Amino acid sequence: MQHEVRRAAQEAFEKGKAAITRSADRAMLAAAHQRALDEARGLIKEESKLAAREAIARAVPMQRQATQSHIDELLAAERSRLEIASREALRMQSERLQAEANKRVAAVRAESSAQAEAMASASARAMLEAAREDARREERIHAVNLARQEVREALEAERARAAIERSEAVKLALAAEERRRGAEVSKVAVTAVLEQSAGHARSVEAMAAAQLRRALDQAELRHKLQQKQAVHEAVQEALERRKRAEEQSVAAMVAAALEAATQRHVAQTQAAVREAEAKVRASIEAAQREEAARLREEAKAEALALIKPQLQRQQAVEIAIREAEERARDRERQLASQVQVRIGELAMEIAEQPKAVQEATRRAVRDAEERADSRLKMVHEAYEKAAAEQQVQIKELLRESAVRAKAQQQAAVAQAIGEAEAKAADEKTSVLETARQAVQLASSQMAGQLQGTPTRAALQLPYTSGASHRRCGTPFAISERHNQAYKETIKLFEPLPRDAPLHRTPLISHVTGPDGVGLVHTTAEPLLSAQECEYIIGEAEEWAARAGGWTSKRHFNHPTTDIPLAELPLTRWFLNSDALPNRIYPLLGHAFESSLPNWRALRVADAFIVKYNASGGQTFLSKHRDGSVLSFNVALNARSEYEGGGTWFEGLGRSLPIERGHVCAHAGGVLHGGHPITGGVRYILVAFVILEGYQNWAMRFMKSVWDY
Ligand SMILES: O=C(O)CCC(=O)C(=O)O
Ligand SMILES: [Fe+2]
Repeated sequence: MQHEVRRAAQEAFEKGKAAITRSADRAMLAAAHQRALDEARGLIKEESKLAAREAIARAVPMQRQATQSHIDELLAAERSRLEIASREALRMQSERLQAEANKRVAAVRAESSAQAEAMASASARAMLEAAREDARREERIHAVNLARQEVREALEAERARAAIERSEAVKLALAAEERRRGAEVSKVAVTAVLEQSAGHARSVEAMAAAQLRRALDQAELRHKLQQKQAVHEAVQEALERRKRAEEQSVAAMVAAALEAATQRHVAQTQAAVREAEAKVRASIEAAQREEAARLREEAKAEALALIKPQLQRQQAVEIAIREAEERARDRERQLASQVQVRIGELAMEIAEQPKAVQEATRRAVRDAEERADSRLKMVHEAYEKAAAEQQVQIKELLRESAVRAKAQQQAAVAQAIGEAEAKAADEKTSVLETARQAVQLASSQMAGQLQGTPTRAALQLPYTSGASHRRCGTPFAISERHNQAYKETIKLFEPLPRDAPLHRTPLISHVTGPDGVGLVHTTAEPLLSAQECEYIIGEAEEWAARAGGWTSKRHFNHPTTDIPLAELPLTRWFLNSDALPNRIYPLLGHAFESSLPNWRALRVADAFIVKYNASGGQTFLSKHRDGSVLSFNVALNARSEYEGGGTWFEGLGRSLPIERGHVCAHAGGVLHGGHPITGGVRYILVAFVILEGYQNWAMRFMKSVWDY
């Protein structure tokens, strides 16, 4: 009997042990689960990183290209529309003005010639009438005087002759009287003589009257001729005067019409330019807004696409966990019911045993059950805790990867937008400027055409300075031998030791010159620390405060607001003792390795700190070539401290903004400029570098890069 009880107890222990072993199985299951989760977590991390990187790599160029082409299209369309509109407007304006001027000239001419004729004929008629009247009066007076004179003379003569005749007749009468006595005839003779003399006097008077008539007729004829002559002259003179007056008034009216037309045209073209400017600005801003919205949407979609597989994976893991939990609970339930069945069996067996044995057996079973339960509970708790921790970790991982992906996405989008904006700003400035110049040119040409003297407009665009270059009298004054100004400044900078080592600094090349050689480079990592940059700005500003401001007249062709390094001993010491030999010359040597015959002959010939200030001061430096073999500039303050800026390159068609401590190095002969800043202050250190002892090579190098 006792033996049986011991066996039953033994069995109960065995079952307890088996239950414990099953609990250990569960722990193994949990461990396997943990491993599966670790793997899943590793996979998620790797895959999400990879997917994020790939998505960004795919998205960024596509976005850039799309932005670029969209903006290009917009600008090209706007530019051609503007050109066509401006050409058409000018053509129509010029035709209209020409037609108007012609019409007015014709009208003025017609009007004034009609007026002139009417006035001339009226005044001629009046003059003719007056002249006729004068002449008639004078003629009459003259004729009368003449007739009077003639009559007087005739009468005098006649009187004299009559007196003579009378005295002769008296003499004759006396003689006849003497003879009367003899003859009556003598009396008759006297009477006849007297009658004869009276008849003679009458005929003389008639002759005088006829003479007077003739004289009057002749006077009338002469007068008529004179009158005709006078009228002709008066008409000629009046016409002449009228013509002169008419010409003067036509010229004055044409000049006034031209002046008004030119003013109207200038006002119209200015308004057109303003309108075009506003339109271009609005369309670019709209394009930028659209682009930014589109990029944000794409970034959101990209981030969602990135997170989606991770969410799916998380769901799969959660389902796996739930299934494993379900299986574990099934096993527990099975186990519990088996234990219950066995307990029932045992209870039935025990009921048939003596009391003490029953009690011992029950205790043993209870103990075994309790131990199994507590082990089960511990395992269960540990399992629950691990599962909860894993959930938290998975969530954290997912959140981190989503945040990282989003940040990368945002950075890529911000960069794309920044580049698009900078490009658009460049394009906008040049499109507007070109439009403005074209309109000015056209209007000045039109004014010239209207005045009959063609004008040649010599216009200066902001980025057109021809072959000029900084501080050098000739385009090839690029060595200490050619540029007198370098003779002193070069002494401030020490040459490199002949055995200086060359480090290869990571670089980004931007413009490719002859034989595929890079002509413009920027650093991939900062070359100067933020603190070094701060010291340089500090020394420059201190000097400016002492000297009463920055200098702005040191460079002849393209002056910058700057301070030469001759004035800044600490910065000079820093450059000579560390920055130049250890960082900058090796950088230049590496960047232009395939072009330079001997990089250790590089030497700074002049350097200065330049300040651009958007609120009062210089904001940009126009297009130019430096009188150097190579030039570099170091950004001394953070990009967040100004808007715009960067060095602009013709060969690139845009500016290259760089962050504080970074360097932009380029061949001195490429066409470049300081891109305008629209806000804040920009400080840079600029240096012109030559290759000592290689003057002829330097000239050839300058020529070879001239067109890039
Ligand atoms: O402002 C810049 O980035 C260019 C400066 C420059 O070209 C010069 O000072 O010669
Ligand atoms: Fe320059």
